[in-house]
Amino acid sequence: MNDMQPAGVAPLKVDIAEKTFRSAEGVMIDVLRGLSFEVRQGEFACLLGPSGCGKTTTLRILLGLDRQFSGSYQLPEDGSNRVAAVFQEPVLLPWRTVEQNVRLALAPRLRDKDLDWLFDVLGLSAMRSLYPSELSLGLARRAALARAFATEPSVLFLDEPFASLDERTADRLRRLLATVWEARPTTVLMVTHNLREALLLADRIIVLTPRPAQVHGIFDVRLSRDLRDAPAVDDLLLDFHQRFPDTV
Ligand SMILES: Nc1ncnc2c1ncn2[C@@H]1O[C@H](COP(=O)(O)OP(=O)(O)OP(=O)(O)O)[C@@H](O)[C@H]1O
Repeated sequence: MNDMQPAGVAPLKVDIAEKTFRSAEGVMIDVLRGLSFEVRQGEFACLLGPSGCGKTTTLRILLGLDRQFSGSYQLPEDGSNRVAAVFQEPVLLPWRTVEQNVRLALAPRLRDKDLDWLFDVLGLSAMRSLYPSELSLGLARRAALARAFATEPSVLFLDEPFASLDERTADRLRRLLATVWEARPTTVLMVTHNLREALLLADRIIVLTPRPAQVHGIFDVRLSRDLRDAPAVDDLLLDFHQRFPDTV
């Protein structure tokens, strides 16, 4: 059964009863079972869990890319009903400039929108007329973030957007994401297996069990984002490990 409800109320509601895959050998793999959680409107949530537990599968279901599951979900609704996603691969059109890539994501009536602020905050002002082949991976990820925020989505899904970047670049990008999100808060669900990253960015962390994934527990990060420097994140890590001693 695939019972997707139209969007109607504010929070993102997920209630996936079961998701299985058939392996190449024909064996059924239980990936998600009884996965239920909510993300309040305007909240930044991280989905944290061990490798292979089903995080990307969950995002693919919520994005409507995989309809073979049982259960339901409801996307947040703020009138716009726009969904944006940023994946590990920035997926930019190679024959379009950075600016064209961003504007093409906008509804036709918004194509001439002023994007100076967004490019500026993400440090892309000087790169607007460059083509994707001229960008480093870090810059391409920034362009993908600009494209996602330009659409002013009611929900933004992020799938490990800082994976395979060097730590300095990843950290810079995390802070840019926090800045742009705080200026234009939207409901975010970000998949990561990087606990520090989750503690730096999230309002709450949804901790998943190993496969078949369900919610192991919720960790609320009760510290203002601008106070989350390295020592504060170390303290949060200690708190987290006290609550979830088995999670690395
Ligand atoms: N199309 C598919 N066919 C068969 N098995 C799949 C398919 N897609 C994913 N899987 C399996 O489902 C499980 C969950 O995969 P998923 O990519 O959702 O995990 P993940 O938590 O995002 O992992 P990671 O943190 O390593 O990215 C894995 O065992 C994976 O091998």
